[in-house]
Amino acid sequence: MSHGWGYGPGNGPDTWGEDFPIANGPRQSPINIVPKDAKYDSTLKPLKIKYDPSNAKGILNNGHSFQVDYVDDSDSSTLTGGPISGTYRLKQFHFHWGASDDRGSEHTINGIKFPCELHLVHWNTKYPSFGDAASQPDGLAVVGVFLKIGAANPRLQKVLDALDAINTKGKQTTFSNFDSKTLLPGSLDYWTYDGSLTTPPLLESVTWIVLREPISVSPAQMANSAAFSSLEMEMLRAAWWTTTGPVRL
Ligand SMILES: NS(=O)(=O)c1ccc2c(c1)[C@H]1CCC[C@H]1[C@@H](c1ccc(O)cc1Cl)N2
Ligand SMILES: [Zn+2]
Repeated sequence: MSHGWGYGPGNGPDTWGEDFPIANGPRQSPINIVPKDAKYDSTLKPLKIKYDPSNAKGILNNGHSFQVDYVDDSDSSTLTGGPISGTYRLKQFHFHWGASDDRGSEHTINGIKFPCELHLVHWNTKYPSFGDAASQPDGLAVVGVFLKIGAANPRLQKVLDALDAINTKGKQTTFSNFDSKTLLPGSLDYWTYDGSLTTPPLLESVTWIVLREPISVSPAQMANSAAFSSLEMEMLRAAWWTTTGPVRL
């Protein structure tokens, strides 16, 4: 049986190094951010984010999360400025969340986890494709946005409403005309460091740009969006299955 990585007892982050030795590499993500220890760098520029809503293509349940994929065959949805040089194209965005509101984010601030973390993944157009860029030290740039529990966030609702149609692993549906810029907070102040993909293949090709200001999500939005919980069940089921064989929960 193929030992798929996941978040369960037998295939979680502590075991990833068996199949992905880079897990013990020098620039692995996520990290704990300690704001008082961060060094101000006056050479850093403001982030410049230009997204074209018509580039949104579809939404997929990949078994570990769900992702919204973008058309990336032109420079119409790009990230420039900030710590990066050149032009990076938006490839997809996805979320990380947990089974309860006290955990879920991958990065932490002063050791505190947020209930959810949004990742907007971009690739450096100096390389011919995402796949090529993903294996280069300056190949990817991921903007991380924390979600905190608070008022309902109407800008998330279109994404959450789409989850009901993709509540099992491998399901996808069209997802068009979505301006992912609306998911960003008012301030684009950020911390940045050179890191990696936070899940296998854990490639050390990511310039991380973690926004200081979180966006809000309400408990109802976290609880009611069926796929969040069923995707959580799917993840648990997938993790359980890879260690014990098929089981009906
Ligand atoms: N939490 S994160 O943003 O650090 C993160 C972690 C792992 C992966 C991704 C994003 C996404 C980014 C686009 C491809 C996809 C994937 C991947 C990476 C490289 C590949 O060569 C193939 C695939 Cl499918 N895995
Ligand atoms: Zn991610």
